[in-house]
Amino acid sequence: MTHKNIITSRDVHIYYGDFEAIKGVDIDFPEHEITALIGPSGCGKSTYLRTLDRMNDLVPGARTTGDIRLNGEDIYAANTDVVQLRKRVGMVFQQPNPFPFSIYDNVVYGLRLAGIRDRAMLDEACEQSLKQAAIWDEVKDQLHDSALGLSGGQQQRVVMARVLAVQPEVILLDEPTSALDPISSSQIEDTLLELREQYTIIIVTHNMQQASRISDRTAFFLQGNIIEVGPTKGIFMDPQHKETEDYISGRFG
Ligand SMILES: Nc1ncnc2c1ncn2[C@@H]1O[C@H](COP(=O)(O)OP(=O)(O)OP(=O)(O)O)[C@@H](O)[C@H]1O
Repeated sequence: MTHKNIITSRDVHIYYGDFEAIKGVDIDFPEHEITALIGPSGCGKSTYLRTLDRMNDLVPGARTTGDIRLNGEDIYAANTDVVQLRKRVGMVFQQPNPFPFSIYDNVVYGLRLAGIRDRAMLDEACEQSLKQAAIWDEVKDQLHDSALGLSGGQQQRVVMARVLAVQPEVILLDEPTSALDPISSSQIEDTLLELREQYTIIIVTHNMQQASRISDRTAFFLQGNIIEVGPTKGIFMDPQHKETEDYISGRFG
């Protein structure tokens, strides 16, 4: 089944001062699919990912040109509400970054920021989000303990619950398992596969097996350009460019 594109990007260039880190990228992201962004260190994957929720706005000297649309709306338009955008497009980073609060307060953080005070609503959202992030059973009896007391893998799933609680449309993940052990990584991968039913997921990963296990589509970045993008099976089994083949077969990177 072909899904409609939820994010489109055309001729995107991203600069840090005079340095052009992304050099004219065109890529679309279909709804309810997992897209993996792969490529060697420094090729611009994280830089590109961070334009999709305008996190690069926070980097001094960073500048983006081109056209990026979320459900047809230009996210760089002058009247874009960036706080609202970051609710619609949530981000999970490499290092689990729970706030130094209880598990409960972490998960409902975005809802409280949005002014929701109704305890029953917050309780329900907390339970539902932790269930979606596949960690409810592990933490349901310690919701009021500090999230910092959890393992790295559990913290990462609490962070995912925090992102899910505000009901985003798209979830961006920047190497979300690279700081985790193999079991925790595989739990996160299983969770992402479940979440794909409801969300669109874009994940930066250095792990080729991870990209091939979980993604529907893969984009190969090299030196600020996309060399190849398409169904993951095709990219891994029958790459059309020598650079892609060299990278996925471990010849560089
Ligand atoms: N804040 C910044 N200021 C200046 N240059 C930056 C900044 N962040 C990234 N860069 C440069 O932009 C280029 C792309 O970096 P980016 O982190 O996006 O690559 P990446 O593919 O995600 O790398 P990695 O896989 O190592 O995380 C690199 O040359 C990097 O040095």
